[in-house]
Amino acid sequence: MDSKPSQWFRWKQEGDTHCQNNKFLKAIECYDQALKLVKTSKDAVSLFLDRSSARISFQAFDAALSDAAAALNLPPGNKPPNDTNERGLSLTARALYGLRRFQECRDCLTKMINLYPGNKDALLSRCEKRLREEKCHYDWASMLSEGQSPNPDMDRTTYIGPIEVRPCAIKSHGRGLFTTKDVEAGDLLLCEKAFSAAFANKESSELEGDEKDEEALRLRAELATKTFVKLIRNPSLQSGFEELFPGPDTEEERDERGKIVVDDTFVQNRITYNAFGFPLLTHLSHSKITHHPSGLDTSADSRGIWLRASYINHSCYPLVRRSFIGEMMIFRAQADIPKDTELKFGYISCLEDVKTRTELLAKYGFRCDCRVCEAERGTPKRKLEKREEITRRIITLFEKEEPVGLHTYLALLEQIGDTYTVPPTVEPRHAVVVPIMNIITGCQSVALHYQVIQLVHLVLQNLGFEFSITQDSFRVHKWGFLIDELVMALADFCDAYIALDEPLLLRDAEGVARKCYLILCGEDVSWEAAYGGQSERAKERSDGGEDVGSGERVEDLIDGVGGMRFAYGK
Ligand SMILES: C[S@@+](CC[C@H](N)C(=O)[O-])C[C@H]1O[C@@H](n2cnc3c(N)ncnc32)[C@H](O)[C@@H]1O
Repeated sequence: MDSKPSQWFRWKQEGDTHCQNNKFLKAIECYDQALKLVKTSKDAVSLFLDRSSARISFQAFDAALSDAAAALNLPPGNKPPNDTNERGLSLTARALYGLRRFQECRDCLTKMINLYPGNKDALLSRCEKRLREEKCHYDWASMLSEGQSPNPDMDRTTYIGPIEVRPCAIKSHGRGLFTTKDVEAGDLLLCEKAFSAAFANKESSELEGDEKDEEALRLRAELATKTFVKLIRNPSLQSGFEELFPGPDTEEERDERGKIVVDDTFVQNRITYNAFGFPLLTHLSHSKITHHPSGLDTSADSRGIWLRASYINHSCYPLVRRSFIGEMMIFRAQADIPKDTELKFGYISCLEDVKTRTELLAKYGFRCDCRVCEAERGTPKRKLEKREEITRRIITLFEKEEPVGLHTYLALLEQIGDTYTVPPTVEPRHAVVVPIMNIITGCQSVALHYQVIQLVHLVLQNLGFEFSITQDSFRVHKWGFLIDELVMALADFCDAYIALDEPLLLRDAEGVARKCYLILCGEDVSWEAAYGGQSERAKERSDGGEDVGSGERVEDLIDGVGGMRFAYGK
């Protein structure tokens, strides 16, 4: 009798060894060979399952699913019948999980656990969590800690809120995202896991000269490679990716059946028009923007592709704010938005001037025609020059050693306001808001609480907010343009109410500040860490410092501006 192992079994053993060494592609090739030689259906079942397992580790979930199905469907040469094969069901569930088909995954696991009650598969609890996330139940705190690791392929899934893709009213805008019901400022509209992402190794502020370009190139190449590999390994995911905007007048190669060929050009076309740069944690970027003296966001620019978020078009007056926790992109409403409204957000920084914005948007192949661009383009040159000149005068005052009267600043701010041709509800008046932020710091440092409150009103008005304030309530009726620095100004607003012992106004002001933070950062579980201590500091300051009320001081002098919050000449 021949005692040598049969040929197919040698291939299987070699495949198993490769699996143990994490060489999954080699393992799959060995199992391919073994399957060509195998004689009995019992051995074929076991080989299909081995190959399915290797394919799951190789992230080729479509093929892993087919292998598990093949094993489960083979005529029973063993007991129990194959379609109840425990390992086959477990691998099917894993492949479905990899394809993010969580409902089917749960059904499969439930079947397996009913058949094999001793099997306490931990995947079921993960699957239940993903199904809850699909219904908008996220554990934000644990997501934040998961998002902190430098390369977070997060075990999370997408929630799609009351939004859908529709053709835009203006044909050249293509498709866009629209609300399917009325939503309120702060509502979660989308929390999407990246289709693929490439993570920056270092913060861009740590890179010098050529290093920045090299890192940008590396990220682009890595994103393209990861996307390509994912598509090749999982053809069932191709259609969702293929539907993304391919760029204007793009012709792509098709095979004899008319299907687009998945090659480098196909992937690059989609990436060019649909990939976004992102920071790992928006709440950290927020804290850098508000506390960094240059006012610049120094966060790293990782890059990724999100299939649903990619349908959103651009506006320089966004209705939606986008934030990130690791690779999860979060869209929250920045205003109360009626049903059937097209949602837009800023592809680029909306704080740049219209010339810079137009240049930056040109690479997406369109010229923005939003109300802010139209208003800025329609502003006469002499008004823009006047705006710049007054801004320079204010900066000179900020740099003066001796104190400056608040009324001097207010008069100059009014003059800047006069250079705008439309109300702030149409075009936010950033040139007015920027200096006020610095003046608020100055007022706060000399305990001018009423003045802080009035300056925050001015900020809100110039950002286009509509609000009412009475003795015991502060209400926002219409949300304006949100900037990170506004949260800080609102925190100062709260401090002023603490100092003036106005608990009702404080409660409302805190509510608005926290909602702004939620919209900008995507979550508010990090609010306490970011701003929680502020109130105690304010209390200490007001207990220890002089308390100057309105009209108690003839000249509201500000000793410098106590450190600038907003950078000029970005
Ligand atoms: C990420 S895609 C957005 C979805 C795209 N509209 C579609 O039909 O798939 C980006 C492309 O949308 C178009 N787009 C986005 N915002 C636009 C705007 N404000 N005006 C005109 N076209 C815009 C441009 O062609 C841009 O390259």
